Amino acid sequence: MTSSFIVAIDGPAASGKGTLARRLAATLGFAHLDTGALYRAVGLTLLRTGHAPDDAVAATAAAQGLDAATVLPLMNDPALRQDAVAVAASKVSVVPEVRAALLDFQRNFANHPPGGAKGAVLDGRDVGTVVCPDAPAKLYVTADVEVRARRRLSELRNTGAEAIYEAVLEDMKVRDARDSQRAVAPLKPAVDAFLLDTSMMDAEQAFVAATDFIRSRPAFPGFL
Ligand SMILES: Nc1ncnc2c1ncn2[C@@H]1O[C@H](COP(=O)(O)OP(=O)(O)OP(=O)(O)O)[C@@H](O)[C@H]1O
Ligand SMILES: Nc1ccn([C@@H]2O[C@H](COP(=O)(O)O)[C@@H](O)[C@H]2O)c(=O)n1
Repeated sequence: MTSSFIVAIDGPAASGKGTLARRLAATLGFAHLDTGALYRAVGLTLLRTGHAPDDAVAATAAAQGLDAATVLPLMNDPALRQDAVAVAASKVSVVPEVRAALLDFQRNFANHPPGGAKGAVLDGRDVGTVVCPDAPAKLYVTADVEVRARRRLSELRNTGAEAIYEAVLEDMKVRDARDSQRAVAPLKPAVDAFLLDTSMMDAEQAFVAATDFIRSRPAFPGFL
């Protein structure tokens, strides 16, 4: 059976979309897919096999080689969260063949959520615009780039990594530009997305605003 209970969440790095997506999925009893992890898995595969992240041929082969059996163990690999892997992910994600190779996996997850879940929450950059354009609830989560850089800085420092604010900010600006200026499936809000600017919100306030929006959608009767 195909599920139509899909929540699509997009937005730039460290806007809080993953935090929100995980909590919404837990609250709704839906499955959650962090689509960025798929691009990170491709980037990590290239780094581990000694390929440059902008090697489009190797990136395409790595993306085409990913399936549920290879992706799931990688999803729990702490290396996936490294900044070098985020940069590699953003480089492989400009390759149209890489995006095409990952599309079926994402759509299949959304339409047939695993574990008997009634619906799915997916977060990424193009979920509401390309992966699930018919999703009945779309959110675009954003925040000022300086706010996002401070969030990422504390996240990195909490893991014991040494990080400098100016470098994190610069990396974030470069990644934002690459993600929003690429030719295929650029980062942008879907025309029918609910815009959620979390610059002045904590995670709790963002969750309340998101649940208010989802509750207002006729396609989600009685879920919240
Ligand atoms: N509304 C918020 N206010 C303050 N901090 C937040 C908020 N939402 C999330 N955070 C924190 O900011 C950091 C980044 O959040 P999160 O990982 O959810 O962002 P993201 O958009 O999924 O990033 P990425 O695309 O890079 O994976 C985390 O440390 C998280 O705890
Ligand atoms: N739907 C998506 C999701 C991610 N990307 C690319 O992957 C990079 C890493 O994503 P995170 O969410 O883990 O930060 C991101 O910068 C994008 O380049 C994508 O293209 N589409």
